[in-house]
Amino acid sequence: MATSGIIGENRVNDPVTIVIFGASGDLTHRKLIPALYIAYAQDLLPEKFTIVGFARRDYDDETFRTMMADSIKEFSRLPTDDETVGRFVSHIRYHKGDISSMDAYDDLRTKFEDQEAYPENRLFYLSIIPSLFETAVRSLKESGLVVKPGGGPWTRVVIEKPFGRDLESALALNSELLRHLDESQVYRIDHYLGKETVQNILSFRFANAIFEPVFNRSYIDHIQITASETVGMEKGRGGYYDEYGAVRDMVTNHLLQLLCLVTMEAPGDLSAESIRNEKVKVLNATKLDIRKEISDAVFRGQYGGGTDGEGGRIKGYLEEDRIDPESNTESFVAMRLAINNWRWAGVPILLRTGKRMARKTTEVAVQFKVPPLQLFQQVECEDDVCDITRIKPNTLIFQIQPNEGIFLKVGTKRPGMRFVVEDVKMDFSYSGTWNKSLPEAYERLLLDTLHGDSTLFTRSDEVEAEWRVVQPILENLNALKPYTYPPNAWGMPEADWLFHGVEGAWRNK
Ligand SMILES: NC(=O)C1=CN([C@@H]2O[C@H](COP(=O)(O)OP(=O)(O)OC[C@H]3O[C@@H](n4cnc5c(N)ncnc54)[C@H](OP(=O)(O)O)[C@@H]3O)[C@@H](O)[C@H]2O)C=CC1
Ligand SMILES: O=C1O[C@H](COP(=O)(O)O)[C@@H](O)[C@H](O)[C@H]1O
Repeated sequence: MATSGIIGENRVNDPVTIVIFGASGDLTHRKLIPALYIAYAQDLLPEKFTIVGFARRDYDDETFRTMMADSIKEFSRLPTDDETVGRFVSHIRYHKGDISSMDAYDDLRTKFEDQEAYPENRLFYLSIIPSLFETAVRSLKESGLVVKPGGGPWTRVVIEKPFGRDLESALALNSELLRHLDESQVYRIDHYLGKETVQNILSFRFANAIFEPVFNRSYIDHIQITASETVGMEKGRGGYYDEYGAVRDMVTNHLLQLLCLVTMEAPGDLSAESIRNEKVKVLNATKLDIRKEISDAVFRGQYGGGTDGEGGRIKGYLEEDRIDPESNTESFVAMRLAINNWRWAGVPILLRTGKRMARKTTEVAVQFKVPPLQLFQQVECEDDVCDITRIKPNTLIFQIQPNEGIFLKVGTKRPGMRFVVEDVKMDFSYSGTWNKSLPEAYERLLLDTLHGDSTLFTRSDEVEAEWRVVQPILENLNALKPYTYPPNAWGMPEADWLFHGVEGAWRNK
């Protein structure tokens, strides 16, 4: 039984067959296979395991193995050696089939009769477009490839986000999943939860007694959560993205998960259920901070075209491949939320995420209130030009990526005759503390599924609560026409309005 997300580097003991649906796709070759390889190279996979790649393309075992070996060499986070890669890919097979055809499942079941080659514990990883989830799970059940838990060999199913398109479809998807599977068999993956720095939010808050007493409305002015990307529409993604957009692609999963971790109450223990119960409670208390109109609380944007500084042209969102030139889908969104509970009432929570922004960064910035008495003057210097300002508030920054770490901005006396204060950064950075590369999110999450630890996966009621938060946006898209923002910017100035009545502004760094 799973008791803790803190499994670390335990080897998986159960022999297992891992079936990856969508084996010829981008996620499989860039993330899943390299992550499994690293687990293998670190001796964390069981002695007996088989990986089956499932897709429609016409490969045989050998071609597929060669492709996967190439992917490992290209995308592995650690150096590879040919011998280990060769041994690893010898565990891989290819199964050609269409998810919508029962024959594909029947053929797989026939193969699985050879229990020596295909161990009976089974992990099905659905790395496919969301519209195929229900068909895949229903067919797996009907073909007898998954069985409800009951003490014998286990079956687990991993589902990639997005888990639906809105509240209604998320409810329908959950009910379909739970018609065929037990909740304990479903692993809804949100790769942000596999990031070391995201997990560290919980350790930082609840392993240290000094911060928790000030993590509330009495001391905190507001919280800003940013996930900005410099990329536009990556190759082959336009079709998917234009159908989903930034709210569904990033907010209903990654950003709301970050919000949960930084605002939830301490769980009674570290079991998956205790942590997820606390996340659901805080999500249920979270609402858009609408004063009069929804357009007070949400700003959507699309990047326009521009130049890249080297004479090249950057395409605007509406000019990208497989994007409807009249699309109303957002590539940027900023919103203001309120958490209606005792701890956070009145503390604005500001979220923003987008493509083609000025920098790739993901951070959670917790800004404290300004000191009650302005005893000192603050100095702020840039390029040797200094200004005198009001005392700045402290900010605690969880830097998720890049330059992973935790930083606290504090005012300190500037050396010299005058009694003035300047902001300095007290910092902890992973690279300066531990001289090793951080595990990729998928490495951790895949091992957790094999261990049966669902702590870092999203429960059905959590998913539903996430959709409830954004549902008013999805129902009012016409009132929230996207503004155009320039490429390589921090979004559009209109979104600054979200700071009304707040001591501060978006952190543009
Ligand atoms: N790529 C990424 O970085 C991320 C992806 N995700 C999620 O992961 C999932 C997969 O994404 P990604 O790999 O990018 O998608 P791709 O479009 O690259 O791959 C889709 C895969 O599904 C297979 N497929 C499609 N239809 C069928 C069918 N009827 N029967 C059998 N196989 C089928 C395709 O293979 P074939 O055509 O050979 O059948 C292909 O292998 C999605 O849910 C996405 O949202 C989540 C986070 C990041
Ligand atoms: O899930 C997704 O995440 C990526 C960003 O992930 P990160 O780990 O690089 O921050 C995003 O590009 C993509 O659109 C989305 O589907």
